[in-house]
Amino acid sequence: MGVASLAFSEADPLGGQDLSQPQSDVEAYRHRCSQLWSALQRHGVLVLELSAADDAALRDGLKASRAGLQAFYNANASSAYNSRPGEGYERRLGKDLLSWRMGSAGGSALDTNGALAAASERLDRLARAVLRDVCRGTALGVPEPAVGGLLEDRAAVRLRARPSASVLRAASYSAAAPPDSLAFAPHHDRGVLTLVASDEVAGLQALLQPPRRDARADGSAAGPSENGAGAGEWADVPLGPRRVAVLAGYSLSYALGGLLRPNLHRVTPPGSGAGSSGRVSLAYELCFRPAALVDPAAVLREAATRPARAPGRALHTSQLMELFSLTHPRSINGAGVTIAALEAADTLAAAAGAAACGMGPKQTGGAAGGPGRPVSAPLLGWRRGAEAEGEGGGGGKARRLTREGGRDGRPADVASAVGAPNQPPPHAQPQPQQLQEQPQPQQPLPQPPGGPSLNIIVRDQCGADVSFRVRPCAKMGAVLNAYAWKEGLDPCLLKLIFRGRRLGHLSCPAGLGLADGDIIDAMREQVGN
Ligand SMILES: O=C(O)CCC(=O)C(=O)O
Ligand SMILES: [Fe+2]
Repeated sequence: MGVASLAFSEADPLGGQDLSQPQSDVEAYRHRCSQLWSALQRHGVLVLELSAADDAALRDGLKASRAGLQAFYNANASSAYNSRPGEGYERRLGKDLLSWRMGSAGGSALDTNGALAAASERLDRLARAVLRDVCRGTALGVPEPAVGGLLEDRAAVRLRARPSASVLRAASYSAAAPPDSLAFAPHHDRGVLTLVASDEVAGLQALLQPPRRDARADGSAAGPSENGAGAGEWADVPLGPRRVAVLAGYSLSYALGGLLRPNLHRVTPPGSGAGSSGRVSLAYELCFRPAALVDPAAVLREAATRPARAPGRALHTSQLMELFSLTHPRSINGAGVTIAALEAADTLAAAAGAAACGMGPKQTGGAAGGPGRPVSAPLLGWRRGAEAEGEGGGGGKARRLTREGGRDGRPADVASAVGAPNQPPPHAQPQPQQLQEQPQPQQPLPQPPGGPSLNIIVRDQCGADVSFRVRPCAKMGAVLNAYAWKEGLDPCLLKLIFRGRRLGHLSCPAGLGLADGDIIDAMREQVGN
């Protein structure tokens, strides 16, 4: 089964004051909402078939962006990069990428005919409507405000003329790209949902995911049984007139405790055949507002489905974005992260890394540093010696890690990524907004099950080794992420091989029969943009 496509309308059948609506219509609508959720949950991607009216502004936006971007690119042709990657404008061989935010100071100069604003507006409405319907389906059963309430207030963005957290990316891919390259390397989007429109049918591809094992709140199996056909394969996401792709992003996945996996996607270059005018796409990434507190436990309180693992801790959007950058060092959406920057952010990453990697977090000794101070803990499982156990104070100081993993040459402990979320300093006077949105003190979450940990060695193609200490139930995806982070590599471009077999992200040492001291090979994927 490939990528699902569903007819979709932005209109809200429950939004009006007309209470005379037949109950059967409401039931039919809820059923459509559940279908939407199931389709999105299956692979983190689906295609919406729009009505002509819903489609119009997008097509205008695409047309105008083609012309407007060309003028902009010509004017900026002398500088390869005139902005940070993912923000502003970036040019590389065969690809021009412009990121545009509603309300940003320089935005209006770029958007002389208002086409980018109109397309943003339209895609923002659509994305919010998709989120609304996803929540309304009985299959998920999350109250709409639990997620929708974390978004920016649309009117406020306009009134305050502050750049929106959500971003529109207009990409123009030309046939100049080398034929064996990718126009966009595989990546996850950091936001809630990304909507992509293009006049070209081909280009966008999504990685199909293996089946899930979540449970209904009443204990029964969630969703129809799936056979996992196609999992691990790249599937075309057909676009073109009246179609919009919906891609699940990292923020939504986190907020829903992993019930939904973020979609890994990529873009193939446009054909270089005669008459090819390249490909232009509009991708709108709907994001939580910066000060929102994303608390998966609160979001899932009334959910009809329970994630297989304990959800992550409450994090502010900014922390969540930092975590995304830590675990996706070379995302298209942000600049690469240096090791020093990673180390400076140790408390945060340790607190949430376990959740991001799909592992239940464990509480460390809260005594380190005294009340009100953040507890220092391992970064995505990189062992930091005594600090990791809460024995020492001094959290948050940048320190280089050794090649062997731990600060003192000890192996990294991937399965014990732990810690508390950042707390405000005790003397800080909370502002009214902060009072509402600061995380509440947390109860320790249950520890993941597991036996004695074991050392495994990840060896690169030059023979250099990095050791990790892992629990038998640790996910190999977490090992891959930690290794990639340590080596400053993009995890999307790496694979782990053991005895000639590629290791799946969800596999674990126990399932693979790994023994203490086993060596796993890290190889690079042959992709690039
Ligand atoms: O151009 C496309 O089809 C997708 C672009 C994309 O993935 C993004 O901007 O995040
Ligand atoms: Fe993307």
